[in-house]
Amino acid sequence: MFQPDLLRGKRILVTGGGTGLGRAISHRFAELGASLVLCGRRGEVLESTAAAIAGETGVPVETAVCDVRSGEAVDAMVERLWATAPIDILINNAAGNFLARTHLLSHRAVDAVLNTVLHGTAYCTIACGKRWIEGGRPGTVLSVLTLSALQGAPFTVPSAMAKAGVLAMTKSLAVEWGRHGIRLVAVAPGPFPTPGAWQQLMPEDRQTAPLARSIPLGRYGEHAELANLCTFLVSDQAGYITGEAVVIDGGKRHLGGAGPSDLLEWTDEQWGKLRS
Ligand SMILES: CCCCCCCCC/C=C/C(=O)SCCNC(=O)CCNC(=O)[C@H](O)C(C)(C)COP(=O)(O)OP(=O)(O)OC[C@H]1O[C@@H](n2cnc3c(N)ncnc32)[C@H](O)[C@@H]1OP(=O)(O)O
Ligand SMILES: NC(=O)C1=CN([C@@H]2O[C@H](COP(=O)(O)OP(=O)(O)OC[C@H]3O[C@@H](n4cnc5c(N)ncnc54)[C@H](OP(=O)(O)O)[C@@H]3O)[C@@H](O)[C@H]2O)C=CC1
Repeated sequence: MFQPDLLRGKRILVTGGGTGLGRAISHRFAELGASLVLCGRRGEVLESTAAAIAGETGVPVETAVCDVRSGEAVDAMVERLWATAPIDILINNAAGNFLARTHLLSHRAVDAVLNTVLHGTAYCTIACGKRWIEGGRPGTVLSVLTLSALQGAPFTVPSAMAKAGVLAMTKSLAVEWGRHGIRLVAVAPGPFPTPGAWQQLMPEDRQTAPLARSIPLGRYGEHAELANLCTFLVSDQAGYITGEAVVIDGGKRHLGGAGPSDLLEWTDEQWGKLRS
């Protein structure tokens, strides 16, 4: 579906690129010729993913151990990477999240999520943006949001707050940095099963509800579907798109206004009875 060399010559930094959706997106970028840097806190996870992607695609994959909650660590990582070659595209994908009743959260629990998602994203974006602007280079930032950035989400409130903040950053910097040739885009995925998200957010009790009740298309997203959307958005083919968040959720967002979702499971007989 894409030209095989669509991303050739692009050097892409993917935070949280060692696992889950970050890994799937990275793999797709590598298939299309990009060179990659995968960042995360666990070196062994990054190394194993980097070796797998490099082995399968033949492109170079570097790793950078970095906790994005530390602005100093982010600056040092980006400085080190730039010393070899500039980054062209930043993917803000690293995140932390868990299900909890908000009135019982400790300060540290709130910070664990906000510092990763909101502050970490800001640190990475500013570290790259500063170098693009000072060096007179164009650049692209894609941030991975969630649906909750648009419509909120009870029981994952720090994540919803942080992702909404990242959406505000995307819109704001699209204006402030547009004249420097820097684009900022975002994706807002619905549920895409990954071990990380399912461990944090999908305890067994939640896995019994029929999918058709919560997702109009009746299924979860496939990693390749998200990876292809991200590929288009960061490619030069999307060069006139900035400040936008694209929802990819099987229609889940629109259930909010659709009334009680049990109606989705009504039979023809039930509807007939009502009509008569
Ligand atoms: C259709 C259906 C749709 C289904 C779902 C669809 C999915 C949609 C959206 C998905 C969004 C995602 O982001 S999915 C991404 C999921 N992946 C991750 O979360 C991976 C990274 N996560 C982590 O590293 C951890 O979970 C996280 C807690 C965030 C950070 O770890 P740290 O080691 O830094 O921190 P810790 O020391 O363990 O904890 C810090 C504080 O947080 C508290 N804390 C930790 N877990 C807690 C919990 N569960 N409840 C309360 N409090 C908690 C601790 O007690 C500490 O507070 P004190 O006790 O006061 O010290
Ligand atoms: N799966 C889903 O259904 C959905 C996911 N999303 C978003 O997709 C993205 C990926 O999630 P997913 O793949 O499911 O989950 P994962 O848990 O697999 O991904 C989270 C990644 O972030 C890294 N990370 C976490 N904290 C830090 C930190 N402080 N510094 C650096 N790296 C960090 C983790 O690596 P390490 O632990 O080694 O640091 C891990 O690789 C997230 O932004 C999430 O919010 C959005 C909507 C739906």
